[in-house]
Amino acid sequence: MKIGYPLILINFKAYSEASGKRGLQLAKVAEKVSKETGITIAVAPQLTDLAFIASQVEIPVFSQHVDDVPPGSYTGHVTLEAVKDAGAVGTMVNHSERRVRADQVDVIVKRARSLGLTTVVCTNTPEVTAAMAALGPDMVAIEPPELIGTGIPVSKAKPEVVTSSVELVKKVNPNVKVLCGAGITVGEDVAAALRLGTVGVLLASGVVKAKDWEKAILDLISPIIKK
Ligand SMILES: O=C[C@H](O)COP(=O)(O)O
Repeated sequence: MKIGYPLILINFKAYSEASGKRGLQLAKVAEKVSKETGITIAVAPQLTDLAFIASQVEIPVFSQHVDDVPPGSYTGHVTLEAVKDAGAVGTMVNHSERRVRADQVDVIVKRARSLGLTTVVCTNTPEVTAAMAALGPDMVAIEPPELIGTGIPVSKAKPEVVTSSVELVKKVNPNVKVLCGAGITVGEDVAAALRLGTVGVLLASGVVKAKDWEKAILDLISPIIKK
């Protein structure tokens, strides 16, 4: 499945609002809006729901995390192969709520590429973003941890973190696309993110915790539809 841009990637995290059947309902809402508007909306369900959700929707589904181990004797680990078998198109890795070491990111990015999986490496500063871009993932997602879950959008509160990341990535590896995340909630936040040079956003609470998921997603993408 080809991933289009701008990309809206909704991370379900470990929120109870998006667990099990509720996770499927949210993924279905994302799929409906995506089909009606032509905007690429991807989801990162909880790992326990990955295969179940990926089998039921036709939008890109990402894993929230993978481990750097190959298939084998690794109890409790999540392999890239298992994520691919589950129907995911790719994986996030190194989220600030699920950090892994840089050498592990390196292994994961290389193995994902050989398996045809798309990688989104999360980062916390422009410098770390540049370092991770050097590893050659498909995307990096810059997220200042202090803004995560606050509703204060990185694209408006810390635009310099986003622009510095975009500039550094251009120098280090211009093939790597940049997303930004943390506090992204409304269309204006997405528009600001795109103006700063990103190709999209990674968000969670603004949608997952919204009372009306469809309304929240439609609001998010409203500036892109109008273009
Ligand atoms: O993966 C998503 C990010 O951590 C942002 O979370 P948030 O949208 O709840 O601030």
